[in-house]
Amino acid sequence: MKRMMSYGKADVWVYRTYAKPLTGVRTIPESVFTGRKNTLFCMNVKVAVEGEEFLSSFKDGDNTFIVATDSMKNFILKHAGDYEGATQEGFLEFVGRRFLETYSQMTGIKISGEQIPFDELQVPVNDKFEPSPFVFRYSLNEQAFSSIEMKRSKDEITTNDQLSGLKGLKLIKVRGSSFYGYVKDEYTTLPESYDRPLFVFLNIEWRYQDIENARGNTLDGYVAAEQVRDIAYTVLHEENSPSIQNLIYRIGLRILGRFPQLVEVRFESNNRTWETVLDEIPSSQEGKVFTEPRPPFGFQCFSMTREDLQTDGNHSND
Ligand SMILES: O=c1[nH]c(=O)c2[nH]c(=O)[nH]c2[nH]1
Repeated sequence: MKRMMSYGKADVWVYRTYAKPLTGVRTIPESVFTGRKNTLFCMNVKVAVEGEEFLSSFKDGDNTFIVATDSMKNFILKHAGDYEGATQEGFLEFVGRRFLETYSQMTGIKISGEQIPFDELQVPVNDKFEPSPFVFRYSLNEQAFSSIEMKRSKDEITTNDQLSGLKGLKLIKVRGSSFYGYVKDEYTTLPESYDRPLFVFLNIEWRYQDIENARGNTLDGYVAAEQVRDIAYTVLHEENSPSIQNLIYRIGLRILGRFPQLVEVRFESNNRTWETVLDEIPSSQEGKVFTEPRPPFGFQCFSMTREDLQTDGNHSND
């Protein structure tokens, strides 16, 4: 059995200002997104390094080959200043490669990041409202995610895996969702629902055919997390969902349809559908009162490839 051995640093908070703007993003019908100014380019980075030379530090307490994780943190921050690109994916690859080039005892590296979102704020300028170029609001909403695994054999550095994603998208649809027709037996207490308020948490990940597109350097190959987010809520808006299972399948079809440069889309969803407290309220024809659902929460995991797009007969992609 191969030994597990790595070490590294998590929660390296990188706040870079005035990175290169992301431009040239191909627009899609579901989204107004055209690019990022990158006035703030911020992320929480995690790095783990591998290499047989580290065995002596575990076994013998010999730190000869150990790069202190504190130095790794400094290395990442210094390279945030050197990075000349416009995407988190590109930055992580850049800094991962630099680690392997700098320290020969490192033969493999896993590096991942979650972008820290800051929202633009509209301020009055000459009788109009425009986004302030200087003031932003820290956002608790979903975060763009990226991870990369690289290896060095002799002098060649190769990328083994790269994933991009979106974490913690939380969407509520107040009507137009149902859940019925499931197994009824002596364990069933859940009533069937023909119009439930669907509150769903989503993590979505995607894999490119060609990593060059993930870097954001090609003219229109980059898939922005903002566009994937916009597809997710557009599908939720447009289509009635019979279950979260079917909802994520439909979102996946739309994502694969819009982005031929992707080979795979993966989902993790969490059901947070509100608990109904009052089905009718006197002052309103439609209003109800709900409260937070009680744990435990259901989840779904599903991955899709381009084959799903070809075998689906009735997807509503235009
Ligand atoms: O969309 C849903 N899928 C399920 O599998 C499930 N199970 C459940 O109790 N509620 C729901 N909702």
